Amino acid sequence: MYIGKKLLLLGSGELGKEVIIEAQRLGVETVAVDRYEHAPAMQVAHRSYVIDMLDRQALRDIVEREKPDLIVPEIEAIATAELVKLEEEGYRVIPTARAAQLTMDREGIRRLASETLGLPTAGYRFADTYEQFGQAAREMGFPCVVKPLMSSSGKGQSVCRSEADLDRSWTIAMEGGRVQQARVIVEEFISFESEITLLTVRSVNGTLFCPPIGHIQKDGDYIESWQPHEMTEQQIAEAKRIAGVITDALGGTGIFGVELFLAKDKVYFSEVSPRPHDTGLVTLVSQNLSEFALHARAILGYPIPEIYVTSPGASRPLKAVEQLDEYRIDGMGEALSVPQTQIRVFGKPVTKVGRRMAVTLSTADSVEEARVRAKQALDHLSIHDE
Ligand SMILES: Nc1ncnc2c1ncn2[C@@H]1O[C@H](COP(=O)(O)OP(=O)(O)OP(=O)(O)O)[C@@H](O)[C@H]1O
Ligand SMILES: NCC(=O)N[C@@H]1O[C@H](COP(=O)([O-])[O-])[C@@H](O)[C@H]1O
Ligand SMILES: [Mg+2]
Repeated sequence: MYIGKKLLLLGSGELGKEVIIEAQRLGVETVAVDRYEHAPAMQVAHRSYVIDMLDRQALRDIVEREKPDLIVPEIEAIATAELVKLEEEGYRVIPTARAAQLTMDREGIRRLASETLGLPTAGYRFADTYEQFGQAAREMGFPCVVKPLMSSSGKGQSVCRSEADLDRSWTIAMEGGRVQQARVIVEEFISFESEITLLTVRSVNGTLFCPPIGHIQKDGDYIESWQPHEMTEQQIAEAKRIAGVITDALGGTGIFGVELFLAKDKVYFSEVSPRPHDTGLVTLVSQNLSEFALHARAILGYPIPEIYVTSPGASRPLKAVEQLDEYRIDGMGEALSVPQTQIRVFGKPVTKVGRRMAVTLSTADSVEEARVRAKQALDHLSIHDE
């Protein structure tokens, strides 16, 4: 039997599914873990487990049973303190256990970026109680952005526009956080002109940057992305500088999604995922190696000779509007009749309001045209009760 490396994926959503496929293409044995059955990556992995990944003992049990060569976090909500211990015991965590721990918590990564590394960020305050929150919001000024310390895809996030919004923002944050904790971050609102993800890969042959991905977010979650995004030489240089500094500080190997706001004459660091980024789904059609192929190569220690855009591209996620236990996606034929367009259906077992269920991916001679195509394809798709 062929004996290759074994990869344990913690979190098995749409991003992990593509990582598993790329790892298997390079001969890797794959094990997928998530909190629910039939998660997207489980559908393509060799084996899978369902556990509460915030449960330290449950996480340790799986690791000790499987003894993986690589532990690859795919989401933020993991018992990262246990990952730190496992790393000390000799297991390899991607990119590093410390990176997983720092980015699980907005406070960890923000303090590292701003206070330790001196990177430009929005102003911020932390608050543990409603009273502290009111004070923090007044100090930041209105509007400000309120987020639970541990959440992703915009969950629990809101823009607080005035004193009258304080109650509402606090309630949203308390209900949207991942763990029972009242602490929030209150950020200065940045009126950026555009925002990007700078995919950055740390590999055996050094740090490489992908061409910038532009995106639009609604309610803290992405609704459109495209590549390449037009930037000035100066902006690109500053974006690479920031991405280089933050990824060097986090260390290890693999891909990072460095989120940046582009304002008139300033580039702000927002946050970083030490793993593939949702807005980077577009690279499935727009790059010579997708962000998932890059991640697999980098973490396995294989070289990445070059990264380039093969064609301008765009992506549009299909999000569910209601909760359904059984569903079907209509309009696939019409969507696939749009030129240079592909679809990835993730295969999540059930829908929830706002849950990302599939993505349209289009290419064209220009970013503008690719964006039109991805939108046309998305408009054909709809989710229905089965
Ligand atoms: N300080 C800010 N000023 C202006 N807009 C902001 C600010 N912070 C966040 N946003 C907007 O909200 C979006 C989501 O914010 P953020 O990335 O912090 O949330 P998230 O829950 O971590 O999302 P994800 O996990 O999907 O990256 C940003 O991409 C941006 O559009
Ligand atoms: N912004 C982070 C992100 O896009 N993460 C991706 O979404 C999945 C969770 O989806 P779900 O909430 O629908 O289960 C995660 O597993 C990951 O693939
Ligand atoms: Mg983000």
